[in-house]
Amino acid sequence: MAAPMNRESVHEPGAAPYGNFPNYSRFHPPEGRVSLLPQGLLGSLFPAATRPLLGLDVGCNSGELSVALYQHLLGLQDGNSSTELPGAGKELKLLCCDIDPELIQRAQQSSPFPASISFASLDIMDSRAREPFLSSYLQRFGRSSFDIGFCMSVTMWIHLNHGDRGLLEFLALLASLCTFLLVEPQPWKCYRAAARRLRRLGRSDFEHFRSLRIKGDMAESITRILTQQCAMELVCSFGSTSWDRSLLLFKSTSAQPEGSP
Ligand SMILES: C[S@@+](CC[C@H](N)C(=O)[O-])C[C@H]1O[C@@H](n2cnc3c(N)ncnc32)[C@H](O)[C@@H]1O
Repeated sequence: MAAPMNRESVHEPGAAPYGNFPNYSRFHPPEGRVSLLPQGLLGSLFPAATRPLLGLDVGCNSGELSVALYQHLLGLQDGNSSTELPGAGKELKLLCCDIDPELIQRAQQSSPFPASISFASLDIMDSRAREPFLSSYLQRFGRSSFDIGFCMSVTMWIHLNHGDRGLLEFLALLASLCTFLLVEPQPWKCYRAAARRLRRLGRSDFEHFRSLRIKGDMAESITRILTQQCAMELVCSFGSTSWDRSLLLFKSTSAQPEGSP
């Protein structure tokens, strides 16, 4: 599925208008995030649900964090982490998407778990592309929603490129698609740094940067939106990464887990 984007801007060094940095995981290593998540998390969130559980990773970049999450959640240790274990695919399937087709191609080429983790190029904000794509994936499992969604360091890029309305729409979408949702929001200082980076490249500001009214404590704002407008509750905050981002786990207050007996 082709993602509409300006290839020229992406190839300019330093310019990554969607946060589509080619080596993102080198700067923010997956271990800094996954190590905050308790071992056995899936078992405690879904004690009785039918397997496989379905996960959706939005804005997966070149897939390093998706693979690390998969390994961590399934307790795959270093010794067996690079092989596809027959039981693992029955436990969890991950659908990972990103707006940048080149990052997705890299993710596909290097994935150690091709039978369990699918990578696809998709602009999650493009409803015409998104809806048939997500429903056809879910239908393969006879499902209408995901058990768990991951939205890791993505909210700022949606917010900068689609404004307050886009952020609200995005969070409502994730809340409607996922029973649990793990969010790593970027703090406001990252917005300023992203805008500065663009200016240094002599480019005009993000279209929406100056008109954003949702600003300040972004973890608090995102929690407020999800809990007050999107029928979710905050289950847990897993603390902050060394680069000052919190990992927040939400649960839908309306969805009935589909896999439960
Ligand atoms: C900063 S990276 C985070 C990567 C990964 N989630 C992590 O935390 O390591 C943000 C990613 O979101 C993707 N992204 C931004 N807007 C998107 C959209 N509308 N649809 C899908 N992906 C998007 C970017 O291409 C980029 O790879």
